[in-house]
This record gives sequence, C-alpha cells and structure tokens, in this order.
Amino acid sequence: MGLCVVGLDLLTPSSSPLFSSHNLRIPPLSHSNLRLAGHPFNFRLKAEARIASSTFTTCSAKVVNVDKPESKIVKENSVSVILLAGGKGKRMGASMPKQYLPLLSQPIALYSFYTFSQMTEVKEIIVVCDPSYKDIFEETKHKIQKELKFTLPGKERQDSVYSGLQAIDLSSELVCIHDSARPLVSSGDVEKVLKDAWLNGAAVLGVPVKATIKEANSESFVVKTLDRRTLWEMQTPQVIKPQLLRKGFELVNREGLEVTDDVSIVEHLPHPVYITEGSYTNIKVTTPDDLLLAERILSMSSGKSSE
Ligand SMILES: Nc1ccn([C@@H]2O[C@H](COP(=O)(O)OP(=O)(O)OP(=O)(O)O)[C@@H](O)[C@H]2O)c(=O)n1
Ligand SMILES: C[C@](O)(CO)[C@H](O)COP(=O)(O)O
Repeated sequence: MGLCVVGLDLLTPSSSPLFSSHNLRIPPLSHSNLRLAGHPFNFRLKAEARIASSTFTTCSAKVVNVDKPESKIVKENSVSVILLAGGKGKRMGASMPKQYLPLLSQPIALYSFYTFSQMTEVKEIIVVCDPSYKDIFEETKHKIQKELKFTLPGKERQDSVYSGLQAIDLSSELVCIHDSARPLVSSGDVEKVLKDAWLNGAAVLGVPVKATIKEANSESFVVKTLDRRTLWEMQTPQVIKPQLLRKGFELVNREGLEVTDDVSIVEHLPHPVYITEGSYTNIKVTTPDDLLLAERILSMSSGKSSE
C-alpha cells in the first residue's frame, strides 16, 4: 500500500518545531517507522515517528493512502495550469487555429479551460495565446473563480511552454501543461496525474499503444517490431514540479535540444517520469476527422450523463 504523510509537523519533546512540511512523502513508509495512533488513512491523526536511528519525535500529520484515486493529496490552489493555445493548426487546414473552431457550438479550447477552472487544486490558468484570441477566454471571467493570465506563444510548442512558465505564481507546487487541442480530458484523469506528479516530481497521462508498431529505415523496410507491451502514447496534461521544469529548461535551452512534449524536458536531466494511465477519449484534435470523432465522443458522453 502506498502511504504518504501530508502536512507533517515534527516536534521535539520540548514541543519546538523540528521540521515542518506540508507535503512530505516518506518512501518507504512502513509501520515500523510510523506507528499510527488513531484512525488510519485520510484522517488527521497523532503519530509517533522515528526519523533517525534513535531519534523519536511526535508529529501531527495526515496519513493518506495514495493508492486510493479519490485521495486529494494535492493541496487546494497549489497548481498553475499552462493552457497551450498558441499553435496555428496547419494540419487542420481551417481558416483559424483549430483550438478556436466550434465543437458542438463551443470553441474547442474552452472545454478543458472549464474543466480546470472547476478544480479546487487549480489556483490559476495561464493561457498562452495570440492576443487577438484573448477575448474568448476573458468573456468567461464572470463564470470562473480562478486567476487568469495570458502570455505570448513562441515559435515551437516548447517555446510556448517556456513563455507560460515565466508567468506562474512563485508559490505554485505543480505546473500542469495542457494542449487546448485536447478538449475531452476528464477531471478524474487530471486529478490522477496531479497526484502522481506530486509524488514523483513529474507525471504524464498516457494510454497503452493498441497498434503493432514497427521501426522502419529510410527505404521503408522494417528494421524491427517493437514490443507494444512497453509502449505508451503520450497525452496531456503533463505535470511537473516548477523547480524541476526550470532546471530542465536550463539544460534544454543551453544545449539547444528540441522536444515534442514537456516531460521530455525533465527526462533529459535525467529525472524519472511517471506515466499515469489515462483514457483513449482524451484525443488531440489535429485533423478534420478528429473533430468528427470529438463530436461523437461528446455526444455519447452527454447522452450517458442524461440517462
Ligand atoms: N508554438 C506553439 C505550437 C503549439 N501550441 C499548442 O500546443 C498544442 C499541441 O500542438 P499541435 O496539436 O501540434 O498544434 P499546432 O501546432 O497548432 O498544429 P499543427 O502542427 O498542425 O500546426 C495545441 O493546443 C497548440 O495550440 C502552442 O501553444 N504554441
Ligand atoms: C504533447 C503531445 O500532445 C503529446 O501527445 C504532442 O506531442 C504535441 O503535439 P504534436 O502533434 O506532437 O506536435
């Protein structure tokens, strides 16, 4: 069972604080180094902790079973969302960037925008977009209770992420980067990936690859067939602790590395990245057929919820 101590305040016998942390994972947390007094899991309780070979201190903490998906171990208002809406959507071939095209009469970008705006963990949403599209988001201001910021897009996706990162609140504990072109992400999947990033430093939503994937050479001959049991397709959100992302960007910018997703930035450090299993319905709208698919998925899910 995965355990995590949240809001830990360790006290010396004289009650002076020895250590204080809001969110501290103690891996591996076993019953031998934390004796629980009170109800276990999801209750604020008194515990006795052994933190060095012979040092006993008392602590007041909340012990959370992190294996339970409903555990809210990510603090309220501790997440900055960077919503990427600065692409041109060339592959869609429409008259405007695809994220502003209507999907069942609402601009694509507003779907995930509203999903994030309803999450208690989210403090602010930084929309990276061309200033001519700011009004689409600003017009929702009366409906959302999150701080709304805007930054300018860069040439490539990673430049837009960097631009958004410059605007985040310095007290944020997690940066959650999302393609506005993925309108159908569910709040349940976002909660899961936030939790995994909080525990591991970096996490990304992904789904196991369904197809057989082969590597080919430049003449289109198969080089090898990859073992699909080890292959995952990456989605967004991709969630990273801010300090780690800043460190990753220092390296990537210094060495001129190009990446197509955000966790790659910290993979270069290297730092481990956890894959949180998401949903196949979290598609990225890239070409016109994706738009039809997104409409179908939305209609099906709204049909289900009204049943
Ligand atoms: N310089 C860029 C490029 C992309 N994006 C955003 O990143 C997400 C994923 O990118 P992708 O699907 O590749 O979008 P586009 O770059 O717009 O598409 P295309 O490659 O077809 O032009 C999109 O929400 C897009 O708006 C961005 O903010 N800034
Ligand atoms: C980040 C991403 O959504 C992961 O699937 C994707 O890599 C970004 O878009 P692109 O189509 O690869 O440019």
